[in-house]
Amino acid sequence: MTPAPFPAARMRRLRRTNALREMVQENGLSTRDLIWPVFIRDGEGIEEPISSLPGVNRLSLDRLMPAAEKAHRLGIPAICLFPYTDASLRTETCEEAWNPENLTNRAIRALKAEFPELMVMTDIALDPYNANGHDGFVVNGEIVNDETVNALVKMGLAQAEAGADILGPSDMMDGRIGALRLALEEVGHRDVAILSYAAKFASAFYGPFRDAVGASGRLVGDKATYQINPANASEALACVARDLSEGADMVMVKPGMPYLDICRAVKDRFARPTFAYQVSGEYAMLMAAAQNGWLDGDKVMLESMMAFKRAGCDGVLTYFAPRIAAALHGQG
Ligand SMILES: NCc1[nH]cc(CCC(=O)O)c1CC(=O)O
Repeated sequence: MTPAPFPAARMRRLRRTNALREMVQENGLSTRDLIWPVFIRDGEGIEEPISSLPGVNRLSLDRLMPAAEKAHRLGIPAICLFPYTDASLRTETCEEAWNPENLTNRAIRALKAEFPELMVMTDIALDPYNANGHDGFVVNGEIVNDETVNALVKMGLAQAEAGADILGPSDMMDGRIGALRLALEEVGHRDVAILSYAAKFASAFYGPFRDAVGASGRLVGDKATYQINPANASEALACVARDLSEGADMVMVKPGMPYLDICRAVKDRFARPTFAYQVSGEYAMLMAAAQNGWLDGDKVMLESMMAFKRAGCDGVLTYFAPRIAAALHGQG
């Protein structure tokens, strides 16, 4: 549909007042769109800043609880846990990943006991527990697929057992969604949802996250043999199709802002719940510019969220979640 020629059509007529602009606004933003990723660590009374993620702290479990309560009260429906693991718990065999008493599993239980309505999401990958920082086992320099999938299933089952509502496999091994779904059915966890990191690219935007979980400097090589080449869109769509066919309930595109074309394509093609992860490097980029006075932090934060909505996303994992929720409640 082409608009009438000028002056019959004047696009500015509907931009004249705020009320008119709101009447014709195509997309909206709500706290319901947010998933808050949180870094947790052992100890007590700890809120440890992460220098490459200004405003984000690693929280001990006693500090996680009030933070989660506040997020919940602001209307954020879900929180996603990422553990910072001490060097002593990182091994080549990664047993800590499926220890029922590991930090993540203790956090899940504590959160579900206090705030049953707050959805708890987890990350499934071996990198927080791996001595070499990879998401899978490394054997003779190779990241081995099938052995890793077996370990990831154990890890996911332990999280489901602890009460996780949503499992988030972020490892990009082949066959992990099907294996996890089957195992969950077998043990009776029929209603645990899987939000697959389906279109996850081998991105340099994950840098600050690796600082946050203590993986920087540890990673030998890169993740290019399992994460998607940033040049490829068709391959990302094939990964999404595959994960949905194996039993993923929701899918994610990651990173977010540089990959909005993928978000749109995924939503159009599959019409399933589609999430984007505005990753650590995206957050760091906006925060750094805002701290320098080069950008208006609140405005670019909200504009970036609207861009995700416009691209078809049903929700966004973002470190800005509590700040966005506060802004939407007029407390920004
Ligand atoms: N499997 C680990 C994982 N889960 C989420 C992120 C990145 C999140 C971010 O950068 O905010 C990563 C890092 C990676 O793949 O190296």
